[in-house]
Amino acid sequence: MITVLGNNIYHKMIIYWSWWWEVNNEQDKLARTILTVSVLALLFLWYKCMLFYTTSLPPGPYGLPVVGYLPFLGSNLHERFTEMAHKYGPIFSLQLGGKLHVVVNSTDLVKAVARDQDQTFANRNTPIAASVITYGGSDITFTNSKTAHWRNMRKLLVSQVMSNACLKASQIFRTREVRKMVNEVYAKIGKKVNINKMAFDTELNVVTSMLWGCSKSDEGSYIGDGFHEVESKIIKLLGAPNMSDFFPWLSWFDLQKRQRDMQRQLKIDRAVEEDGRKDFLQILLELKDQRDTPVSFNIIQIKALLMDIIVAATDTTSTMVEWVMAEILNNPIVMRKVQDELTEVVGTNNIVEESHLPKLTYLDGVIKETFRLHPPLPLLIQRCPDESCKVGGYTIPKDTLVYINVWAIHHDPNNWTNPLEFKPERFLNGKWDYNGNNVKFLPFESGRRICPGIPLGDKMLTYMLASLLNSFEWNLPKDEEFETSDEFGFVTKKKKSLVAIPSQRLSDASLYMG
Ligand code: HEM
Repeated sequence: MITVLGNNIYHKMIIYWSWWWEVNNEQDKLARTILTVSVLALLFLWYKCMLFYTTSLPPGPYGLPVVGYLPFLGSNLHERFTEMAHKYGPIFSLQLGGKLHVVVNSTDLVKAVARDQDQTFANRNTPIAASVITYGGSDITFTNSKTAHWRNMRKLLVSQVMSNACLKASQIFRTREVRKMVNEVYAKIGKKVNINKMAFDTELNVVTSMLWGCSKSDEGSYIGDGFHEVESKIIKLLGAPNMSDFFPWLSWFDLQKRQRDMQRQLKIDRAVEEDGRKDFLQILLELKDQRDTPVSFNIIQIKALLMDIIVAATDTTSTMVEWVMAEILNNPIVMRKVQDELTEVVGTNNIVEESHLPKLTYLDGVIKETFRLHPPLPLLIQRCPDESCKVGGYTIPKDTLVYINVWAIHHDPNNWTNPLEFKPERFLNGKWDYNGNNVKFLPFESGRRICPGIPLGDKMLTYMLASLLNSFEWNLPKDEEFETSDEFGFVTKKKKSLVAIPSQRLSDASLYMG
C-alpha cells in the first residue's frame, strides 16, 4: 500500500517537475541536481530546527497566525494564567503577537528563575507606556539591571531613604501625616470614608515629604490634588494591553493612543523640575551632571527616579490598606482580635506611636495573610533573560517575557492548607518575612529585583492600619453590597472601592486633635 502511494507521488512529481529536469548538457544537469539536493537539505534542516525549538519550549496553547493567543486571554490575567497552569503544567509558554511569553507557577521553578538564574533573568522588556513615563527607562524599575546606572540609583534609594538612620530621621513626617489622617477621619464620623483615597493621600504626603521636604497639603504645594487622578491614570496605562508591545512595528502608529495618553501624564513632573530643594532631591541635585565622581545623574534621570519612587510607593501601599480593611471588616472575629491586641499594646486612651508597631504581632499576621490572598503585583513585573537558558528542562530563548505567577503560588494547596481561607494564624510562628527567602510567599519579589521600598512600605502599612483600627470602630454601609473581587492591572486593586463608616473608639475626643 505504502509502496503504491510512494510510486504515485514519485510519478506525479516526475510529471509536474519534468520541466526542471529538461537539460541540454551535463553541466546544467549537475547544477540542477546540486541545487535540488541543497534546497531539500535546507528544508530538512529548517524542519529539524523548528521541531527542536517547539518541542524544547515549555508546553502551551496554540494561537492564531500573527496574533497568537492574544484574542483568548481575557482580562484577569492572574486568574487566567492560573487556570492555564492547571491545564499545561507549572511552566507554560504562549505566543502573544510577535513575542514569546513564559509563565512560571510553582515554587521549584521560581527558585530556578529568581534564585539560581537571578542574574540572567534580571532584565526587563519595557512596555511602551512605561518607557514614556520613565523617559525611556531612566528609572530603577525599567532599567537594565546590569548597568551601573541601575546599581547607583538603587544604592542611593536604599542608603539615603530606606536605611534605618534615614527612616528614623523621617519619622516626624510619618507621625505628622498619620495624625492628620486620623484627624480628618474624625471629622467624618458617621459618614462614608473612601479607604483607598485616604491611604493614598497619606502615603503620598509622607513620600513627597521624605523626598523633597514638602507634602501636597503644605502651603505652596506644587503637586496638588490632581495627583491621585494622574497617578491612577499612569497605573492604568501601565497595566493596559498595548498592541504596540506585542507588535513593535505598530508602535509608530500608536493605534490605541496609549503612548499619547502617557505623554499627557508627564505634566505632573514639571513641578519636580522647577522646584525642589531638600533632602533626597538635594542629594540628587548635587550629583547632577558631575564629571569627576563615579555617580552622576542628569535631570531626566532624576525626574525618572523620583517619579518611580512616588508611583511605586503610593498605589501599592494604599491598595494594601484597602484590602486589609476589607478582609478585617469581612471577618468579625479577626476584627475583634486586632482590636484586643491594640487595646493591650496601645490602649483606648492613647494614640498609636511607631514604637508600638513591633509589638502588634497579630496585626502583622493579618497584613501578611492579606498579602498572600491579594498580592498587589500578582504576576510581579515581567523579567527578561539576556541569554537563552533552561528552566524545568525547557528552553527559554533570550528576550522571552517571563512572568512569576505569585498569585498561583499564594493560592496553591500544595503550599497552603485551605488556601482560600483567611487565616492570619499561618503567619504567627515568626518564620515569615518579606525578603523572598521562602518562595511560597513573594509579595515583594525575591533576589536582585526585590522591592527596595520594603522597610517604608511595611512601616506605613502597619502604622496607618493600627491608627485607623485603634482610633475608630468601623462598619460597612448598610445600603452597599460588600464583595472582594479584584481587577487585574499593573497594581491589582479591589474592583469596587471600599467605603466604611467610622465611629469614635478612643475615650477622650482631644486625642483626635493631635
Ligand atoms: C505595600 C507596598 C509595596 C509593595 C507591595 C511593593 C511591591 C513591589 C514589587 C513586587 C516589586 C518588584 C517587581 C518585580 O521586579 O517583579 C517592587 C519593585 C520596586 N518597588 Fe516596591 N512595593 C511597595 C512599596 C514600595 C515603596 C514604599 C517604594 C519606595 C519608596 C518602592 C519602590 C520600588 C522600586 C523602586 C521598585 C523597582 C525595583 C527594581 O526593579 O530594581 N516600593 N515593589
